[in-house]
Amino acid sequence: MAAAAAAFHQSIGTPHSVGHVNNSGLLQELAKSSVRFISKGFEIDIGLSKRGCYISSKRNVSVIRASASQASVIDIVSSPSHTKANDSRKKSNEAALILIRHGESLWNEKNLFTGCVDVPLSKKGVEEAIEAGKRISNIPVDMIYTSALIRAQMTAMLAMTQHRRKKVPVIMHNESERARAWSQIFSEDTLKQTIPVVADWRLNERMYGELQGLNKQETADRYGKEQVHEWRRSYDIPPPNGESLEMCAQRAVAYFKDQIEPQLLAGKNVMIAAHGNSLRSIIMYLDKLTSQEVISLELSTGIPMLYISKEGKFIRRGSPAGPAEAGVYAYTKNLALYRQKLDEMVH
Ligand SMILES: O=C(O)[C@@H](CO)OP(=O)(O)O
Repeated sequence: MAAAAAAFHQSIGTPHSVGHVNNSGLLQELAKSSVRFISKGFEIDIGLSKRGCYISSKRNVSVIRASASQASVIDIVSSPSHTKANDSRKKSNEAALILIRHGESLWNEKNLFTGCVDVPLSKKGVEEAIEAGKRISNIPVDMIYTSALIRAQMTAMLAMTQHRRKKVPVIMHNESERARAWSQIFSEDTLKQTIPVVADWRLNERMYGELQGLNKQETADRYGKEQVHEWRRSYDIPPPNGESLEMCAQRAVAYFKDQIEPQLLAGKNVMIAAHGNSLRSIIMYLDKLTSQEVISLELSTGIPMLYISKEGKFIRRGSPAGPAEAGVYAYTKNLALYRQKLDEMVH
């Protein structure tokens, strides 16, 4: 059990001491196995003190990321038994990357500039998110990243209700020591059935400044179509007191490189649920688009896009059309094997 807790925190790269928590039967159990784990500069102590059970860890973030679990596509479906397929995958460290722009929000529906205003999905957006989930229901997901905004989080959660593997997405709370300690899981079996969800503001929609809440059509009538198009689609011209796409890309791509890419390189399959402009920024990086090319890139709400990450390269695989589509599973041997395992589980 202790190993599972350690592995989970290791796999999501959560930091440092998680502090003291109160005794309980489970924690007493945990304390019996009081032990120190040391792995490649990563050290975890689990034990019992006067104040209760504790788990503390010291580590170097980059070391943890480098040593993050190498669970293969096949491991995710079945027990950690070794198969030829997962061995070959470990060597290649191939991973799936799914990008989803959130479903329609209540302000998309009203044609209002939204930016960082935290608006939920519309009914249509809920349906789009469920539909997106069906399209990716046979693709492995080990980690989910979303923005800090509810429309992206709703999309990720609704999409995962459709996944055939039926793992439970759980939002990580690392905002304080207490939040981290109070949201720990102490069952190895439950951990295996869990997908960590990391929410971060750096994946937010670009901040639209003084346009937030204004109607897009009325703004075009007032300031002229060209001016509004420039605010909406130029690369480096920000709307009044807001972020340009370039400014949004600086924080979104930095987050991708720093937090998400190491997970992919370690073989983790990742889904990102985010926004039109934070995803355009990330796609610009993945597809090596120029600032001229990215301005004509438009993303539909609720349509998942699949990339394969292999040896530090990103291969765009388009959008899976549906769970029954054969093509997408032929993109890589591992995706085909993952799907085969899911089929075997059901029958
Ligand atoms: O209003 C917004 O936040 C965005 C996305 O909906 O609009 P735009 O299409 O101008 O990028």
